[in-house]
Amino acid sequence: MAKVYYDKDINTASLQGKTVAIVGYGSQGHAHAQNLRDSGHNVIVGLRKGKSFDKAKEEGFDVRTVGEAVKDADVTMVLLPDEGQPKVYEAEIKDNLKENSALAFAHGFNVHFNQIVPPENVDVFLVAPKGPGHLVRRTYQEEAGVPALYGVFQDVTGNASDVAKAYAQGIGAARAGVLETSFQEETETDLFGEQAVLCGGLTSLVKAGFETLTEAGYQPEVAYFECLHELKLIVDLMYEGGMENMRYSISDTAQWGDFVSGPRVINEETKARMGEVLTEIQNGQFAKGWILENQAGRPQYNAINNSEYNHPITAVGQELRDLMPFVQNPIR
Ligand SMILES: NC(=O)C1=CN([C@@H]2O[C@H](COP(=O)(O)OP(=O)(O)OC[C@H]3O[C@@H](n4cnc5c(N)ncnc54)[C@H](OP(=O)(O)O)[C@@H]3O)[C@@H](O)[C@H]2O)C=CC1
Ligand SMILES: CC(=O)[C@](C)(O)C(=O)O
Repeated sequence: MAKVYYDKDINTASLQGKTVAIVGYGSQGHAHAQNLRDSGHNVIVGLRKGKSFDKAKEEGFDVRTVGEAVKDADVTMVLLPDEGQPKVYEAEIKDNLKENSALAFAHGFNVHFNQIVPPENVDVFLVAPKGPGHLVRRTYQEEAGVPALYGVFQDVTGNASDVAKAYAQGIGAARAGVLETSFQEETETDLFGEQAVLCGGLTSLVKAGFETLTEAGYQPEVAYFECLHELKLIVDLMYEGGMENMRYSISDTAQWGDFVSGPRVINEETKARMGEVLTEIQNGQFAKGWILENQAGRPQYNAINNSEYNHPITAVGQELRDLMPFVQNPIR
């Protein structure tokens, strides 16, 4: 089994006394900044004027322009949208990086696909939480954490790996586990997971189930409870103890259905499609399409986003969640 690092394995001194510039204050940025600050590290934030700038100031951070923050940083963590990073890197980050400082990312996309080519006089590393930023913060506050991958692309100081692990510890990841990877492995597996299993796979599965039930005449509320709300409860059991833990808790009827019907829905044909998705990630076809979509102003992205928001499951879900005070408030 690969070496997984925990708090006891990591020397936090590798980051102590260093100034960390968090560039971006969104899902990941706000979590990294607040967790690192709570872990005793010196954090500044680099942003443009606007909503995030105001929010970061309200939350007590020393907020500067991106260039000004990078100039004083020993570690610059780029937590901008992937599609926006190259432009900001060229205009405000590249020429302000201190020699022997570190340039860091939470996803390897732009370095792996050569959209950002780092200078030769800085360390370059990755600390990629394996979970949404808002839960990186929420779990930290709950004395827990989200696991993270770390990787070193360039090590001019000889300390890149130690600084990366100390950074991962600072955001709480070492409470859950920190595992070494490469920019290629993190990029390709993260893109695959979010497309074919997690976000893309799950939303497609939930919508198909919801539509199958409602089109057969069942109540949308029943379909919502069965296909979306209960999904969390089932996955929670898998999160806590694997599939065997979930199967222990469900009925034998459900377990038999799991065994005989599940593979009729998700099967070797599905795996073949997954293989195609992975190949298009590995050969750069997905990355090229995403870069071109953004260069064109996101026409398809916006059209699909609007259509998805108008799916019948959205309205019934909002109505039911409003009546459940215990459901965590939406993150916006
Ligand atoms: N979302 C997630 O949970 C995960 C994300 N990642 C990675 O983390 C990185 C950040 O993603 P994410 O947190 O989702 O990003 P978000 O879209 O949530 O946040 C982006 C932040 O960048 C700021 N920003 C955007 N453009 C500029 C600019 N030109 N100059 C200065 N600031 C700017 C935004 O501020 P403004 O208010 O001004 O728009 C905002 O604060 C990405 O590489 C992503 O792949 C990795 C793991 C999980
Ligand atoms: C939360 C996470 O890790 C994702 C789905 O890969 C992302 O938001 O980029």
